Amino acid sequence: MSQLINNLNKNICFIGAGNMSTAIIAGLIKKGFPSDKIMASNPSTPKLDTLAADFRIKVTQDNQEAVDFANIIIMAVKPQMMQQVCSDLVFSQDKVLVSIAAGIKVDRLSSFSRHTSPIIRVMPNTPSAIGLGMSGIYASDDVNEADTQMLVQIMSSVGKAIIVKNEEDIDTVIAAAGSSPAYFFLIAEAMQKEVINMGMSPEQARILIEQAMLGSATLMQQSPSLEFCTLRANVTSKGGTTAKAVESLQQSNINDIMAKAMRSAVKRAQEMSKQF
Ligand SMILES: NC(=O)C1=CN([C@@H]2O[C@H](COP(=O)(O)OP(=O)(O)OC[C@H]3O[C@@H](n4cnc5c(N)ncnc54)[C@H](O)[C@@H]3O)[C@@H](O)[C@H]2O)C=CC1
Ligand SMILES: O=C(O)[C@@H]1CCC=N1
Repeated sequence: MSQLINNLNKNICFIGAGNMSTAIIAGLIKKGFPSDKIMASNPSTPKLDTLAADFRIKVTQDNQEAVDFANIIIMAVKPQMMQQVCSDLVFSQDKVLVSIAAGIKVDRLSSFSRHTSPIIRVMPNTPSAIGLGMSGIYASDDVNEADTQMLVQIMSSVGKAIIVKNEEDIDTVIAAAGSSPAYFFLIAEAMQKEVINMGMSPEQARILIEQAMLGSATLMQQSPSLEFCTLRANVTSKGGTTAKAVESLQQSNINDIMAKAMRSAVKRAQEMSKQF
């Protein structure tokens, strides 16, 4: 994959140099994507200075300069900014417009600018920064297969990528993978607090939780034939400690808690599609 991404021979720009752009840029550079084929634009300079210093990419405060430089334009501003930012830009049919914004559908995106390009929606997540991202990709009808596969290739170079056939599925990708690193960090925070309450240091708490999460995630990945419930059962000795902890979580309706959280994320994406 790394060889493929090196040979892509396309310029990529990021409009908006925030958290998610930085994560994808970091991941691309780590995979050997040429830094002189990436440009980021942002209204203020501090983030651009950091990106230029850390990754040697091209930077600009002029969004149109970035669009003109690139074959692939990644729109990475906040959803509420998208309309204003897009309407100021001139795109062209030979470029591919990629939006990573939550909650803004292709139809809306194409209405934001008079000069449009084929549009692909990508829903990535921040672990892309370390090559462990997860992205969902939705290509609108006017995108050709080669461009869709190019996006799969780009996002696969910073993690894993799946294509979704229905645009609504992008909201499910948000609930399951775009937003979910925050759920895991929240669980880690809660556990760290309790380890400290139990008398251990924050550093010891961190390593205990971090390594247990990493080990569990790796075990899931390396045991494709085992269902998650089997992996859980393998930890849970009859009459033992895990059984009590799991029972407590189930009594607190962990399934309902997670379902409610994920449905709240989807609901917010649906609201945003009307709001912005
Ligand atoms: N952070 C995450 O985990 C994920 C974010 N996203 C999407 O990525 C997009 C960006 O999110 P973040 O990176 O988290 O936000 P952010 O706030 O970190 O980055 C947005 C950047 O856009 C810049 N900006 C503001 N006005 C601009 C303009 N007129 N022209 C160019 N740049 C401008 C801001 O200065 C900022 O650096 C959002 O649409 C979000 O829905 C998608 C998946 C995951
Ligand atoms: O919170 C958000 O709206 C974005 C989309 C997925 C992760 N961050």
